[in-house]
Order: sequence, then C-alpha cells, then structure tokens
Amino acid sequence: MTDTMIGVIGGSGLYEIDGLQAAEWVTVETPWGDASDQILTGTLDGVKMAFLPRHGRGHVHSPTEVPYRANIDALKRLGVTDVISVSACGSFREEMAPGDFVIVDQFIDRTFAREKSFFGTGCVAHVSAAHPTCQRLGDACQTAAKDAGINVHRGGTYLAMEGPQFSTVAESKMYRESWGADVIGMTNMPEAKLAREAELCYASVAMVTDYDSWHPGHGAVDISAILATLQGNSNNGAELIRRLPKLLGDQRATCPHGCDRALEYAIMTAPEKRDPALLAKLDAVAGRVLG
Ligand SMILES: CSC[C@H]1O[C@H](OP(=O)(O)O)[C@H](O)[C@@H]1O
Ligand SMILES: Nc1ncnc2[nH]cnc12
Repeated sequence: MTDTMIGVIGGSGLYEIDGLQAAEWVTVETPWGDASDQILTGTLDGVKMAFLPRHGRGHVHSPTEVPYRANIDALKRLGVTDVISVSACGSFREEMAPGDFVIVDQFIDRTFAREKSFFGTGCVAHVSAAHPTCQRLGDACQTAAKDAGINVHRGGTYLAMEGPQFSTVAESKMYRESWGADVIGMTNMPEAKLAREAELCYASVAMVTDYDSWHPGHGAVDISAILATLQGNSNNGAELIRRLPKLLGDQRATCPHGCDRALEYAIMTAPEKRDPALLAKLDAVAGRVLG
C-alpha cells in the first residue's frame, strides 16, 4: 500500500479549491519547463491533495500553450497517484445537457500543435492508450457526482480539438454523426496520454456547458453561452472533488487496471543507446523502470 495523493487539474472556471487543511501554493520545478501555475497542496479528510489550475490563475494559457508535460511531471514529482481532470466541454448528445457531467472514458485526439510524449530520440517508449482512463477513479467520480446531486453520465468519447477557435458546423456534425464523439473540448489530449506515460491513474470529468454548433435549436456555440453555465458547473465540480478523498481513502493498492505499471515493457531503446540527458529528464516520470 502507498499513500494516496489526489491531483486535480482544474479547467476553465475552476482555478482553486476551498477547504484544504494546511493549504499552501508551492512551486514545483520540472525538466520540462514551468507548470501552468503553482500547485495548491494540503489535505482533505486526511488525504493528501494537489490542485493545479490548467490555464493558470487568471486563465493565462491557451489550450495549445498549456504546458502539459510540465504539469504531469510536476504532479508526479509531488507524489500524486491519482489525477482527476476537470474540464468544460461541448455536447454532441441531446441527453448530455448543459449542466450535466460526463465521466469520459475514451478520446479522439485531433490536436496537432502540442508536445505529446515525454519520450523521444534516446529513449523511445510505446505505452498502450487503448483504455486511457482509470475505471476505479471513474467509479469514484461517478459516485461523488451522484452524491452531490449532479446529473452524471458514465462513459463517453471526448474529442480533443486544437482550438482556440470553436468548430465549424460541418466539423461539429462530422464529429457527432460520423465519428461518434459525445463531447468536445480542447485540453484532455495530450494530458491523458502523458498521465499514462507517467504511470498515473487518470479520470476525466467533463462538465457540459453547451451543444457546440450542431444543434438546430441552440445555434452556434459562443463564449457567452459557455460563461452562463460555467460558474454553476464549477461549483458542482468543487462539490464533486470534496467527496473524493473519503471515497478513495488515504491508502491505495496497486491499480487493478495497470495504470501504474504502463511502462513495464514499453521502453524500446537498448540500455547502451539511451541518451543520459533524456534519462535525467525522465527521473520522475519513468524513475520506477529506469532505476
Ligand atoms: C472556456 S471555453 C473553451 C475552453 O474551455 C475548456 O477548457 P478546459 O478543458 O481547461 O476546461 C476547453 O477545452 C477550452 O480550452
Ligand atoms: N463547444 C466546445 N468546443 C470546444 N471546447 C469547449 N469547451 C466548452 N465548450 C466547448
């Protein structure tokens, strides 16, 4: 058993959380540059917590410019074991209405202007992304949402787009009708893939703000429609987070789904061909397997 540390990545509208004991904003240095902001650490119901605002306090970083690698490295370096990603999203399903939460379990990655891996020349690794979210964490998020009185949907495919502009009507219809996506946002990729490379359990709570641009009865999404639901969603997101420590407990066993062993057979580069400089940068993310 090891200590649980819940890492929350707060999305648009969620820039801090209340109620942590011994709360302190700390700076974590990483070999991948600066994280989005300092990280708020503390305990909640006896469980260690770390909260990182994805876009920084004051919403500084665009979805493309969020330092995803530094964020995941910083959480890992702090000792985080379980990452809960909280995000605003558009919906492609009538029944996933603004104000509802979706516990996402799959992704379609349409991002193209981001660093997507900790690995590369000098240390090549291929982890599985087939099941990119942790079922155990998803269960806890679903229970927490229900207990908080939130209308929650279990399972859904999140299309990660580059942004920052919203989709065209043609794209919105294609993602919904041909690609089978359920929700759309701009940030869960490569975040989820990087969490997997770092052997962190990862769950995504997508909070619906709008129907994107496909819905004949709702017109095209714009930021004012999003802002109208963002505050209520963020309050509910904070309620969900408050319930997680009791559900997850202060000790955790090895992940039954293998998230914490993703690198076990993933590294392809022969030991004598590995680049010492890259290995040094991988100390937190891959230290378990690189020794
Ligand atoms: C505020 S509208 C678009 C913006 O909101 C979402 O951010 P996050 O995923 O961090 O909650 C979406 O992905 C866009 O970045
Ligand atoms: N419709 C939408 N598209 C992309 N990101 C979003 N975030 C919130 N709503 C969104």
